[in-house]
Amino acid sequence: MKSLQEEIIKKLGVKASINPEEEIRRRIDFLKKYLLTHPFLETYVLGISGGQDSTLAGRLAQMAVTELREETGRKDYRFIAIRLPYGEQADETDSQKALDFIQPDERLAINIKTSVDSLVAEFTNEGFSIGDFNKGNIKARQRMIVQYAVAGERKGAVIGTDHAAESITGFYTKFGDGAADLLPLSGLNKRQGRQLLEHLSAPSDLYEKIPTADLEDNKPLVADEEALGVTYEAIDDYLEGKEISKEAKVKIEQLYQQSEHKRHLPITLWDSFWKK
Ligand SMILES: NC(=O)c1ccc[n+]([C@@H]2O[C@H](COP(=O)([O-])OP(=O)(O)OC[C@H]3O[C@@H](n4cnc5c(N)ncnc54)[C@H](O)[C@@H]3O)[C@@H](O)[C@H]2O)c1
Ligand SMILES: Nc1ncnc2c1ncn2[C@@H]1O[C@H](COP(=O)(O)O)[C@@H](O)[C@H]1O
Ligand SMILES: O=P(O)(O)OP(=O)(O)O
Ligand SMILES: [Mg+2]
Repeated sequence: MKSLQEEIIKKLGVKASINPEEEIRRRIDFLKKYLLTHPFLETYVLGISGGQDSTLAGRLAQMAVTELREETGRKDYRFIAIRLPYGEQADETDSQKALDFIQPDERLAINIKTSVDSLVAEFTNEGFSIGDFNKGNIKARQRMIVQYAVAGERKGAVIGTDHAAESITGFYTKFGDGAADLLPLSGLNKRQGRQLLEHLSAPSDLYEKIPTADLEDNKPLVADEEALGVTYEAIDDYLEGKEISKEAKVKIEQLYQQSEHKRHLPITLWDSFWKK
C-alpha cells in the first residue's frame, strides 16, 4: 500500500527534481494553448503582490501572450497586472520591482481598503463583529472580485498562484486567492518556483524574500511559516519524497487532511471523498 506521502506527491503532481527551462516552457505552452483553444479569451489577469508566486506567474503569463502576439499576429492578446493594496502596503517597493521585472502590457491599481472597510463597518452596525483573521480572508476575496471584474470587461481569464506547497496545506483563502481559472504553477513546490525565477533572471530579493499572505491589520507581513507552524523547507522536502522530522510530517499531513474540502468543488450529495 502507498504511503500518504506518496499519494499526495502523485495527486499534486510534484517532481523530485526539475529542469527549470523545461518547466518554464511547459507552463508558457499551457497558457498559450488555453487561449488558442478558447478564441473568445484574449487576456490574462493577475494580482501582483510583490511576492515570489505572483512574480513568477505574472512573468510566465506575459511571456505567453507576447509569444502568441508574435505567432498569430493578433494584437489583442494581453496580460493585465493588478496592484491590489489594502491602504498602503508595507512592501510596496517589492511590488514595483516585480512589475518592472514582469513588464506587463497593462497595469491597474485598485485599492481594496474602502470596499473592505465599508463592508466590515456594515457588520459592526449590525452588532456582528468580524475578527482580524476573518477580515484578512475578506481582503483576499475582495481581490478575487476585482480580478474577475477586470476579466469580465476584457475577455479575460484569471490566473491563480496556487502551487503544490500551498495546496498541500490549504494555505489560501477558499474562493479568495484560491479562486482562479488557470493555475500555471501547479505541481511546483516553493523552492522549484524559486529555481524558475532564478532561471528567468528575476531580481534575487523577490525570490529570496520571506513568503507572506500579509492579510492581518494587527500583524503586518507575518511569515507564512509562522502562521502555518511548519517551514517551506520541510514542506518542499516532503513533496520531493524525502524523509523529514516526525513532528513536521504529522503537522503537514494534519493540514492536508483538514484542508481536503478546499481541493474540491463544492460538495454535492454524490461526493464521497469526505466520508471516513
Ligand atoms: N496572517 C495571515 O497570514 C493570514 C490571515 C488570514 C488567513 N490566512 C490564511 O489563509 C487561509 C484561509 O484561512 P481559513 O482556512 O481559516 O479560511 P477559509 O475561508 O479559506 O476556509 C474556511 C471556510 O471553509 C469552509 N470549511 C471549513 N471546513 C470545511 C469542511 N470540512 N468542509 C467544507 N467546508 C469547510 C467554511 O466555510 C469556513 O468558513 C489559511 O491558510 C490562513 O492561515 C493567513
Ligand atoms: N497586495 C496584493 N496585491 C495584489 N495581489 C495580491 C496582493 N496580495 C495577494 N495578492 C494575490 O493573491 C495571491 C496569493 O497571495 P499569498 O501571499 O500566497 O497569500 C498572490 O499571488 C497575488 O496574486
Ligand atoms: O503569492 P505571492 O506572490 O504573494 O507570493 P508569496 O506566497 O511568497 O507571498
Ligand atoms: Mg504573498
